[in-house]
Amino acid sequence: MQADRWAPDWGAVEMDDRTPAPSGDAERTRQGAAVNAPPILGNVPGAYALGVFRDRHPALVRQVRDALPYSPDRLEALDRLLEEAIADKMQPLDASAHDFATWLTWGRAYLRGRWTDAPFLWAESFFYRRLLEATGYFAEGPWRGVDPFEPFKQAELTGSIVDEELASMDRVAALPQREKETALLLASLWGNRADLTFQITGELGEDKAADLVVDDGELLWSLVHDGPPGTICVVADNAGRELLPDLALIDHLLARRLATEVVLHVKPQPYFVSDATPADVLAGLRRLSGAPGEAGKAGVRLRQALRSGRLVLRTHPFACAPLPYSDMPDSLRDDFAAASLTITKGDLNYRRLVGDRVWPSDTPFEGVTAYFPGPVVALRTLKSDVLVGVAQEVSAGLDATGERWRTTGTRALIQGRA
Ligand SMILES: O=P(O)(O)OC[C@H]1O[C@](O)(CO)[C@@H](O)[C@@H]1O
Repeated sequence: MQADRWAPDWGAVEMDDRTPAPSGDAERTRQGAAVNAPPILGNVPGAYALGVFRDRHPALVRQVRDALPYSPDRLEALDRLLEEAIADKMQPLDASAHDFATWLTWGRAYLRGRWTDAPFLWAESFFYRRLLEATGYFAEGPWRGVDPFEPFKQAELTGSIVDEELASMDRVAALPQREKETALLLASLWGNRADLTFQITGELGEDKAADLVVDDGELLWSLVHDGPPGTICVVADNAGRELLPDLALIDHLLARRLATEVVLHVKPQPYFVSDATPADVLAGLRRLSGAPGEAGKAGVRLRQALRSGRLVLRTHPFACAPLPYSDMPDSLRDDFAAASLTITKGDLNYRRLVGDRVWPSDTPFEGVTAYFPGPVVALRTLKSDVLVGVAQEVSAGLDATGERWRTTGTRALIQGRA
């Protein structure tokens, strides 16, 4: 096995070394695809990404500041980050940070520049790292390991909407097999709309157009049912109201012996507000197993599956890297290569899967994911501009409606390849 390419020998890194950020792997491995689409940036007037930097990030820093009783030093650090966000001026991590050199290697060309001039994926990811720095998540002291987004996650998980959603598992359990599987898949897919980053500025669209712009649901179930059961990887996205239906789907795969094991990939640290960490999985399991009816039974089964090793939690550090999956290290690639199916959840994972680039919408999904070492299906509500595998007539038709269909979560896709 080769050494991990995304974590080179940091010792050689110098602050003034201007070698470019990684991107070459994607170019080399996407045989047959248009490999030269430019990365999505935030510095394009009217662009969705610009709004994320201009509106959402300052709003988020303010909310984090108010959500927990941070000490004066932490409040000061958060205020500095807020100023940086408002002034659109990025600063590097403090040189004492454990991953200072890693971030230099990932993007020294962007540091000390404008947030909006760096690739959207890179800059957003770095913003969340800087937020953890400001709250003292990795520093010695009382705030070490305290999830700054926990109050938001907790509020969502305890809400009465979740009670209703869990109760609906009784109805789903009574459905014939095929309908049950469709219901579980759609619940996991649309659960992706319940994303706390969207609730920050109230941008979530009305639930008026529930259309799928791509529906490879049949492909997903054929990968599950045809052939002997194998390992299924689920690359989770958000905690709370998204993770609960994901867990229900996983329970079905395990209980019906459609998978020998499920490897659930979650984030090793708080990220993009609501992204699931191991603590969030445990909170979700507590919520499930404390519920009456089918939800409670599923929770008990899943806890048992963790103990027996049929459900495995994985927290690979690459999950929080500002890079596309085409740059993934071998240690992660091996996981996906061993799986009979990988299901990726959510918008950010989609951006990382296909590359966060200005692809023409009809760029083939198979081409841009040719590097991925096994069958893969993405479940995603559309919450940012990137899109592939959709005919130009379809995307042009949707554009003509004037609806902000690419970014408001009103449309979704199930998109994959064997
Ligand atoms: O939770 P998801 O589906 O990954 O969506 C998060 C999305 O929200 C944003 O943070 C803001 O648009 C996107 O950058 C990101 O793709």
